[in-house]
Amino acid sequence: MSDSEEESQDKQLKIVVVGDGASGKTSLATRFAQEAFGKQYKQTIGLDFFLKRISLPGNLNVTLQVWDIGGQTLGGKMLDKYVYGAHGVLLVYDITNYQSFENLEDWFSMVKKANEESDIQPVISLVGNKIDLEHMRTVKSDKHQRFCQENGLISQFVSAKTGDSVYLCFQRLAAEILGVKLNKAELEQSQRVVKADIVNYSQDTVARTVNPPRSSMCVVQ
Ligand SMILES: Nc1nc2c(ncn2[C@@H]2O[C@H](COP(=O)(O)OP(=O)(O)OP(=O)(O)O)[C@@H](O)[C@H]2O)c(=O)[nH]1
Repeated sequence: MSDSEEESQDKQLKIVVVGDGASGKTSLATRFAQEAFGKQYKQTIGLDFFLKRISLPGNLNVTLQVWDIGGQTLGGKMLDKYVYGAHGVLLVYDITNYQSFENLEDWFSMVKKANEESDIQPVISLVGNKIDLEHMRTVKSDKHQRFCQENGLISQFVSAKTGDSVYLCFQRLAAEILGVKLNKAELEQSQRVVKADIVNYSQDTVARTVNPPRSSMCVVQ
């Protein structure tokens, strides 16, 4: 088979990422497409695009066209057009910001309305981001689960910062859109190990001597 024939078999899926400003949409898309993370917040004006090719079971290669939509666009004129015709939608909120979860109702309604006239109805996933900040969580996990059950959404928790479950999040969405089943091994393989930040012990010596940690755990990849 020639290269062009092989390429032409690649499916392209339009994946739209929406949710409140600063919930971590750009970070999620950048972590997925470029394996990078920036701590600095830079507001997305309008939208950004990312392309990434992934593999699904059965030697199926899919190119995901990720549309990262600025959180400030809710209520804007162009939003319907950005979301129209999406195969998949990630509804992102920040687990440490309750308002970002509450506002998902509006984002969800907008997604449904924008696709009323479309031939394809998107598969939608609820994504609780920033799970590296579990100690600051303000949105209980059962609230998240209830929202998923009531609206037939895929449920995912991720950290764009550590990369935890980010690949899986996109892979599960693509698999669901294409009706491909991921087996347990594939699911586990995609669930990336959380990388811990490096602690600068030289500056931390006094605190550690006064109050030494009772236990510690480190994962090496
Ligand atoms: N701790 C932590 N911080 C995160 C995570 N994801 C994003 N952030 C931070 O949250 C801030 C906002 O992230 P963005 O990705 O710019 O948020 P956004 O949803 O794209 O924002 P808009 O462009 O306004 O729509 C940045 O300072 C990120 O570094 C995460 O998983 N954990």
